[in-house]
Amino acid sequence: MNSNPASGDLPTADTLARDPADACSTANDADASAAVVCCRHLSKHYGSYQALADCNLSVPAGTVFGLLGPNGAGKTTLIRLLLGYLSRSAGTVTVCGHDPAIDSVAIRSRTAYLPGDARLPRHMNGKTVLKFFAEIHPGGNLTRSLELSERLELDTKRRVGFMSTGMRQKLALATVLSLDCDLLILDEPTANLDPTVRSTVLDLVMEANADGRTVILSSHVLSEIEDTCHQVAFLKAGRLVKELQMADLFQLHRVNGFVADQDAFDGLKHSLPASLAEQIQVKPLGIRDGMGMAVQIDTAGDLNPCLQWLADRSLQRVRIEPYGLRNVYDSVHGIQPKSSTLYQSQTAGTPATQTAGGTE
Ligand SMILES: Nc1ncnc2c1ncn2[C@@H]1O[C@H](COP(=O)(O)OP(=O)(O)OP(=O)(O)O)[C@@H](O)[C@H]1O
Repeated sequence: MNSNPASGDLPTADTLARDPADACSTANDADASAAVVCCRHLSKHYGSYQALADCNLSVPAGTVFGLLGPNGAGKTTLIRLLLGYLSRSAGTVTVCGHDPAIDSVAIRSRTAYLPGDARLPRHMNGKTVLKFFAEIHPGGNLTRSLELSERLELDTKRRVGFMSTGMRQKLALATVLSLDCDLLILDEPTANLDPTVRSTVLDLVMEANADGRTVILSSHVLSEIEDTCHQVAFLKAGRLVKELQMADLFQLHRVNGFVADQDAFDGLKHSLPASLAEQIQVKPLGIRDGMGMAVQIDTAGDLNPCLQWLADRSLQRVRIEPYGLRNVYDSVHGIQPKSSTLYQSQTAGTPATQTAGGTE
């Protein structure tokens, strides 16, 4: 099992997160055969620059699979390798049972791909674009793409050249989401869209998944990944550093509160029963005010026994919230939580001192 590369902050999220190196490791088992995408040691370098290194990834059929990573992490490179738009430098990959280096046409006929920089013919109007793509893709369906345009409130009579950036994105989405396919690959599908349309697009993604399509969704918007995906992979500087099941993420919680002093903190820590030691992590935040010191408690798994333990503790001003994808993302990237924000939301104006090294 891979340890969290960036932080020990998560209680047992590491035990919940699968080691990327395990992906497709048993090519003959049922899970692996159900994978729509399977990469083993997949690598890509551009000249001497390593854009993707030793990527082991399995996307199970029927899932919405999120790809997360900062700019330049390698998400688009990975997607283009899957579709055969780029040739790999090392490793193996299959998509819908085909190797993109051998049969990318078979893959593309079963896949709908929205690139992050979708370019459409500027001289055509919207409807002509929809018709064009409906005719060239084996899963094309003009009626469906016109319906989708309506749901996205797009005027298909307008010429692409006269459309706004968001309108062109809607047109690309209506094209891609209408295709009858096994695998939908969406690279930042909600970029340039207003909040209402974003929400419609996420609904359409979930509808496509409910219709049986596997979806790979690359996005920088953590809430979108959290709301739509079953599983998420974190890419960092060309490496797949973590995978997480959303069902497991939703079992992670963070409790913030205050204890009177260091003795009370020590008492709190020592009162943790062995049965919860794997499930709960207690740490001081290094913040004090006139009434005590701030404590952070991360829990994994069933919250009920944790709450029972907490109920008998002398924790004050308690706040419980879902751990959330933001915290996982920050821990993967070694970003410290903003203690001042935590503190302000807890104490509403009481003066505090924060120390660099922990409790003092
Ligand atoms: N054709 C290319 N030649 C050289 N380097 C490239 C090329 N394409 C991408 N790169 C580099 O590879 C790295 C990964 O790029 P990629 O586009 O895959 O990142 P990304 O995760 O999709 O980023 P973003 O979120 O900004 O879209 C970047 O450092 C990028 O500059």
